[in-house]
Amino acid sequence: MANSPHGGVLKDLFARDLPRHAELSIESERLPALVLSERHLCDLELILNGGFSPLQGFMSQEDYNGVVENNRLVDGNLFSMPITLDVDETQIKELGIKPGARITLRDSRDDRNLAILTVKDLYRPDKIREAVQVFGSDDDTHPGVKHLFTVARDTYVGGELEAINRLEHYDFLDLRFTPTELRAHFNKLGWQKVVAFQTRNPMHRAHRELTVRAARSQQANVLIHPVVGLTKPGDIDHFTRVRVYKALLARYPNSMAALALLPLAMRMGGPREALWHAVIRKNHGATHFIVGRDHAGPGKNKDGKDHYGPYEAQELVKRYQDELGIKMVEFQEMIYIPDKDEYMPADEIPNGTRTMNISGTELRNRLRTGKEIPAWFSYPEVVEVLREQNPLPREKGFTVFMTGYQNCGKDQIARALQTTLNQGGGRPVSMLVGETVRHELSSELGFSRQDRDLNISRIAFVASELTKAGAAVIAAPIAPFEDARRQARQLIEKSGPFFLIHVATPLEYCEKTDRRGIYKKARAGEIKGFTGVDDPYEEPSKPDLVVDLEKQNVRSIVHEIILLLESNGLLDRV
Ligand SMILES: Nc1ncnc2c1ncn2[C@@H]1O[C@H](COP(=O)(O)OS(=O)(=O)O)[C@@H](OP(=O)(O)O)[C@H]1O
Repeated sequence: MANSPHGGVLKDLFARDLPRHAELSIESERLPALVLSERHLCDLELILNGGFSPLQGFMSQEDYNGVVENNRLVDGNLFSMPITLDVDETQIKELGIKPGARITLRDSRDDRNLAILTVKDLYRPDKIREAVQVFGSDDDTHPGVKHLFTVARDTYVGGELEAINRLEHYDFLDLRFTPTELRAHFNKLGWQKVVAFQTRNPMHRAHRELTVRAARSQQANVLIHPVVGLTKPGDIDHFTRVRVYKALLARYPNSMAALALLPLAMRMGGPREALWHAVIRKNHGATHFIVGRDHAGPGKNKDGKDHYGPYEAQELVKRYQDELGIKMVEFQEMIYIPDKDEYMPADEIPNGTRTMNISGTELRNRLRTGKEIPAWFSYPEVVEVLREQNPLPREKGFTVFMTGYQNCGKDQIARALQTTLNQGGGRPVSMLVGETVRHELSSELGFSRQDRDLNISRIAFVASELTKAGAAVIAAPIAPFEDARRQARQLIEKSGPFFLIHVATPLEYCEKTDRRGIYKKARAGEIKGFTGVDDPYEEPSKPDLVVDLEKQNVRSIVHEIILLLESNGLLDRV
């Protein structure tokens, strides 16, 4: 049997309002609509499906005050995180948000109407009080505090919701369980006791050992319940993590564990967040909840110290344990004991025992460099997923961006480099040379400063997308302006390595060897604003390589570029 929901009744608003779906849908079309951001959408989904039971809407001022001050709703139920809908003055005015008004809540991603809010009240929160009470300080190095101070608008709207449509998801649908669905799933499996494990990180052997120990200690099954809504900025994306969890699931004894995804927007609120997480898992039918070291910790504060003590979350949950209705299973950090080839909680390890660990930073380094990740730390299939997500330099795309006068040789170098890279294989090679780009991408543009800048920014956009997709990109426009080249570098470097090659063949040489007579036309005034004739060329201040076709031949220049790419690990062979 699944655990009783928080407050006694699961507030599955979708089920409740289904009989009125047609009527609510029609009404939602004619009401003013508030378009919701990603954070609000996460909250909305869990209000509507009962994950936040006993909430049936966004918190009114009374509930908000109770939660902020005492972790309690007006009806006396425990609740530790304010669930609020923040709006600004323009929205209030334009949508007519006032007590009694009905407002449609709309999905920003696809314009679908999701729910109708009946406004109960509008109130201005004291954000400093909220930060201090909920997150423990007003230090905005804390992501929850930062969101409150810089993103959340100044007025909160409280009110109950009626559900219309589920949020559309397109990923891992088979693993997205609402509380109602998960409860039915547990019942189907015949699970009596379920210990839920919250995570926002990839799981390795230590996590598997911890959850199996928890299951053993409580004679329970395990629910791996990772957050796939919003987690800490900089976390590994949920696509990769879910592939990791799926790989790990097969490492549990048969039918011991299940995996379900939670569309929660975390606040990284440590102790308060742990209490909230426990309530959410109770609503999803779990009977037990694991709270480990530094649960939902936001990292370091402005003084370089952790925002919360490592076991503060456990202490807060313990304080409310009797009335919480879901049992906390406490764990200390799991440490590897090489001499026994097993993991043990830190507090159970006898003094003097030899231990081993790989920190998060060390793991990231090993993924970056391809260094071995030992089997005692993780499973090969998990490592494989992470390696796919962290390609080695030789598997990544890059851009070689050449700049120089017309006829400086950059097109010839580009073609020779293309051939050389094609011969080596390993990745597709894409060419963005001046003439083709001007024809295919920028045919309406001329040669004013503005048009040239736009041309370079288009090249940068395409190069960045191709680099992201793993191609070797060779771009070779004149690109006479430093600023445009700097912006191109900035954009492309988000996708992969970028090399600026200054093809510094002197203008006189470019002109002298111009068989097509283009410079002659420019000198004669037939082409206006020609680079080097009557338009400037700004020399790159920080090129990665300078070459010159007057002094070198194409072959030796290509060789220099190849050496540059090689020294960055981009051409390593397996
Ligand atoms: N006013 C002016 N200034 C410079 N270049 C001119 C101009 N008008 C036309 N062309 C021909 O356009 C080609 C260079 O375009 P780019 O896209 O490389 O220029 S830029 O980077 O946007 O400045 C290059 O073409 P190709 O000679 O076929 O390479 C130039 O000859």
